[in-house]
Amino acid sequence: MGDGEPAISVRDLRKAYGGTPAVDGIDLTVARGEVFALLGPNGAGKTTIVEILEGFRRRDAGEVTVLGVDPAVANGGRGAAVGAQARRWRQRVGIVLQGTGEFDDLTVGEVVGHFARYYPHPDDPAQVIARVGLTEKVAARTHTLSGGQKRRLDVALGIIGRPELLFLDEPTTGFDPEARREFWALIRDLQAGGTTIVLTTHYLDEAEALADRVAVIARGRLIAVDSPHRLGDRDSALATVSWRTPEGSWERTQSATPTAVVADLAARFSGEVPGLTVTRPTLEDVYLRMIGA
Ligand SMILES: Nc1ncnc2c1ncn2[C@@H]1O[C@H](COP(=O)(O)OP(=O)(O)OP(=O)(O)O)[C@@H](O)[C@H]1O
Repeated sequence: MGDGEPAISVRDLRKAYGGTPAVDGIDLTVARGEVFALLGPNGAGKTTIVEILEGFRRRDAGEVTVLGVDPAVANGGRGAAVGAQARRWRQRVGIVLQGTGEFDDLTVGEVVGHFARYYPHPDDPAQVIARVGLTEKVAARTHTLSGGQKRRLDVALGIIGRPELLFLDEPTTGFDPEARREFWALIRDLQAGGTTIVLTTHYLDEAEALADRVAVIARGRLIAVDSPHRLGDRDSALATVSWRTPEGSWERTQSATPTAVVADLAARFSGEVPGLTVTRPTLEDVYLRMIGA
């Protein structure tokens, strides 16, 4: 595929369950090398969209291209040629589903080594295990892992084939704060290596830390797509400046020109302004406003 071709292209995607629309006419484009986050409340349609892109669910209508291939054709076709094409396509796509992580009596090292054999150019299993922070658990049986360690194993299995495109469905659920930061570093690392990443998450700070763009989905429709900084005109929203008065109480004011407010305060206090903060609406604030919470 050409460099200019997007990793994912979706036009008027529709899917209903028993007559009730779950995905109700979605258009999306994900550029190559982009980290793209899907946000939305429970039941919004995110998993349905992602599973259609992964070729696990059939759509009712719309056009979908993933790495230049229609996932429905790649998975649904018959014959040796289609089978080989589907296999090649699948090998270019990495998937981390919500919670698998248990493989009977196999060890972490065995499972990752086993999955590596499915791919033509896998990464080194020991290195992948190290990247997800499981080196100490390489000989542990997977059923003995903690919840967060199982998620790390899921991530290892998603990246062992060195995918061009990686789908991550709520990847850090159950991670402790340190593990989340390590995971974020891993995602940035993969992006720097050219991997396109589609992420669903309920953690707005995670979307903000990782995503080039976020899409907000509600009731099967796309409400907004933008960078986390610009979503909902966040960057031009009023800023709140707060500070402590000499009497010890807190003052706050909202302003479109917070720099002028701070300059004025600095002059008034002739130096350091006690407890000074300048904030704009968080991604969570604009997200909650958008979905009407
Ligand atoms: N197999 C199915 N059969 C019937 N209805 C389904 C099926 N899968 C999903 N739905 C319905 O479709 C809607 C969208 O579900 P989906 O799982 O795509 O949402 P989601 O945004 O991923 O939610 P969550 O954040 O909870 O994972 C929901 O109302 C859900 O109940």
